[in-house]
Amino acid sequence: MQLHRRVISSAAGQVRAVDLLSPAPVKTCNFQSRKRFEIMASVIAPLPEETATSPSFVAPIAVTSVDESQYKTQLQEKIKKLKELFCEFNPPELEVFESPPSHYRMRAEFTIDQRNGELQYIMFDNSPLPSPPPSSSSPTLMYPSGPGGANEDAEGGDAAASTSAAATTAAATRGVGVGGGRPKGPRRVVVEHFPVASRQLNELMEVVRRECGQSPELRNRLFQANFHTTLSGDAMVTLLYHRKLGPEWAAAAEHLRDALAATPSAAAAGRRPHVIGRSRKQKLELDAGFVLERLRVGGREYIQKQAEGAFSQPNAAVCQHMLSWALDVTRTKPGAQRRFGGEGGDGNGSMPLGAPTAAPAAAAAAAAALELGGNGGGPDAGEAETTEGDMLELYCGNGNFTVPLAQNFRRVVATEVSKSSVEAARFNLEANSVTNVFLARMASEEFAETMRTRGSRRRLEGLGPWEELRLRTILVDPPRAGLDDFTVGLLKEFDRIVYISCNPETLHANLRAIADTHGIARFAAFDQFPYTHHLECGVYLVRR
Ligand SMILES: C[S@@+](CC[C@H](N)C(=O)[O-])C[C@H]1O[C@@H](n2cnc3c(N)ncnc32)[C@H](O)[C@@H]1O
Repeated sequence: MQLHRRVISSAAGQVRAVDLLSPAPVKTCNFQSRKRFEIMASVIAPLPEETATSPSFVAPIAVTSVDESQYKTQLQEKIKKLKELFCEFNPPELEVFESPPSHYRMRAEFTIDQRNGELQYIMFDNSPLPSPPPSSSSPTLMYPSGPGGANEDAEGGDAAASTSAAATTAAATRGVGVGGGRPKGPRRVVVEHFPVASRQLNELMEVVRRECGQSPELRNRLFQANFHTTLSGDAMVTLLYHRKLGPEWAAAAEHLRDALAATPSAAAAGRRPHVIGRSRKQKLELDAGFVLERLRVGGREYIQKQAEGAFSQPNAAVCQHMLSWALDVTRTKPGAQRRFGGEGGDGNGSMPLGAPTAAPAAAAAAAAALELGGNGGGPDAGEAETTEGDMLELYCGNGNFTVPLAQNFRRVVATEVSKSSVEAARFNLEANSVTNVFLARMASEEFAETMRTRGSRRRLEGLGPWEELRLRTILVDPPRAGLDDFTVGLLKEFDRIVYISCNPETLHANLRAIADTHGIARFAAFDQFPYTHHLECGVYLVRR
């Protein structure tokens, strides 16, 4: 299921699938299995009706080349559209954060094609409009059906999901769908080089193609290759097979690791990329199932574990901008950024912070692995003008926002549904010496309902009484489907809202529901997905 492409909503036992590129419902069916219905309804929020009437943000921008000189032009188009869409909220000046014009994606996933004897990387282009036929010498840019490629599907934690539509790709294009009319179904694109991806990712692609091509053990029934790189130089490659993997495969993969370690980026970083083999009900890790990223936010470096198959922000450079922006908007004392009146009042309870932990083992190990120095002592809240009270964060993933923002709050309560992301978040809190976060593995809908009723759950043990929390700020960073009605209702209970969104349409619809109580105080666009029509947004709202 491509969650970034389809939104499924539930009503009276029905499940409605909606193509985000065409807001009309495309499929409605009754699910016999209540269990399946509940799972779908719990992980996917409804598409608000307003989307169909909003100015379209889904028409692709007419950029068909990766010519870097086009970058600013296409970004301006997106910015223009974004401003039009949000003008009804009378937002302040838009803060725009650009991407590097090439080599910005840290991860990519390819189907492997071996039909012609040689190993080829394939992506599938589901773009709504055909790109002009490329000449063999001029690489073209495909409109992706989603901003992140298959890894966005991994929000549900299924790394072995089949490769989704092509992400932004500058590919030498051959085969089905090139030239002439557009055939039905996704267009198959052979990817020789991938200049939107990091340089290290391109180096790894080259070696995997060569080594797997030469090794029957690595090649046999290989159907997909996923690459994940970082700014730190740490990297991992996941090879997916239609067969059981044994010790022979592990030996061949060790040889592959040697070759990957000899690539320029890995050698310069002194790091040996990890190789992971996956097949049905099987996962072999050489020697880890994650990478350690190093992000610079607000003048400080943070370590971030990114687990294989779990969500991580694809554009690391832009991610750093997003985090610095969110750190900034939540740093200021209440009122300083308020354009609207109505201070919500101070909380009068108190929740004692947990005792500071001594330098934890994970932190020491991670810092040593990345040769970090000088900032292992944890955030110094005394230096910042901190926002009073506590923050609730929904959809926290691996703690990407949680870790740097915790310094701005007395306490943070964070929830996330994916098991591997929660595990990574726990690691990241410890590795960065953050001790004032309560983290629960829960669906946001379940948390919202529990909070509304001031109820209890086993997974909330240790949180303490609701009355003792001073939750004044909420940060949400939902999937493309946006927030469900229940969570939108929850937003209204907060004085300050930070809403990070990779889908301006659903963000816009959700904001309409709270526009009477909250106004936009800061508004930002982060160009995570250059050369596509997708745009990441950040909105900081305060109570009127
Ligand atoms: C766009 S990602 C953001 C993650 C994180 N904030 C970051 O910056 O990396 C959305 C996250 O929401 C999680 N998620 C999806 N549906 C959820 C739900 N119903 N309840 C809680 N988390 C959910 C996904 O696993 C994913 O980690």
